[in-house]
Amino acid sequence: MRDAVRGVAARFPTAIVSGRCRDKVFSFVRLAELYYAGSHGMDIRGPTADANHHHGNGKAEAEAEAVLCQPASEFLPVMQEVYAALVAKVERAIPGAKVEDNKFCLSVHFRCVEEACWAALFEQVRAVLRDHPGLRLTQGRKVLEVRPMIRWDKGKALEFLLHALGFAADADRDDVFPIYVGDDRTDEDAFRVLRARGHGAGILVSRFPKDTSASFTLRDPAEVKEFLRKLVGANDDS
Ligand SMILES: O=P(O)(O)OC[C@H]1O[C@H](O[C@H]2O[C@H](CO)[C@@H](O)[C@H](O)[C@H]2O)[C@H](O)[C@@H](O)[C@@H]1O
Repeated sequence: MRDAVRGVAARFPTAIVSGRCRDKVFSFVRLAELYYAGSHGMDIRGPTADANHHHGNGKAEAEAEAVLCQPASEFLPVMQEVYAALVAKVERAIPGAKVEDNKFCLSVHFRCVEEACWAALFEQVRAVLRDHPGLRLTQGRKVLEVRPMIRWDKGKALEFLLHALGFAADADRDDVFPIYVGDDRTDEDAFRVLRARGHGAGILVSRFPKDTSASFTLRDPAEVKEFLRKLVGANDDS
């Protein structure tokens, strides 16, 4: 998959948009030429040259220069405080619970928690959040997510990236065709952006029929890889 993504990025501006924190996503993908939007799009970074060879600047400066958008930066101290509280009151108290620090959002995983304890876990998380009215709770697949209460999601991140790249909807050009591939409920915000734009394609990755705003589906990562390879091949032939 990494080679397929690298091939696409060599021809088209390419971004990875994820709920996980940006550094973690980068450690999985390790392609400096990509855009990365971590924390559900609340932490966007552009491509970087090899930070170790950055002219005159250190790695930290190169990294800071590459950051394009952090709309929830003021929430960082509160997210760290809530992370510590969730580890103490949920992860350490409920067997199987796992709290993941995704920088501008937090994930409370309950996949490995006995179903009989789910209600107690939800209540503990809600109790922690009662002291923090600036945060909201959403639910994913066997995971609760704590997020800043700002109007920002993967769809906003997609709009930001399109604008930053000069591909905004009002730009008078017909040589741009945004494609967004995703398998998570939170990817629906980005699919909706492409639908509203009336141009581009949202692609849901799922083996099963689902209610979605995507225009197409692929069944699994193997089909995504094949699609990315064909995308590059089609471009080579033109
Ligand atoms: O935005 P994505 O890149 O699709 O990330 C969504 C969430 O991915 C991770 O959770 C998922 O994988 C877990 C196993 O590693 C699984 O237990 C969970 O049900 C999945 O949703 C990640 O841990 C979350 O922080 C992301 O929000």
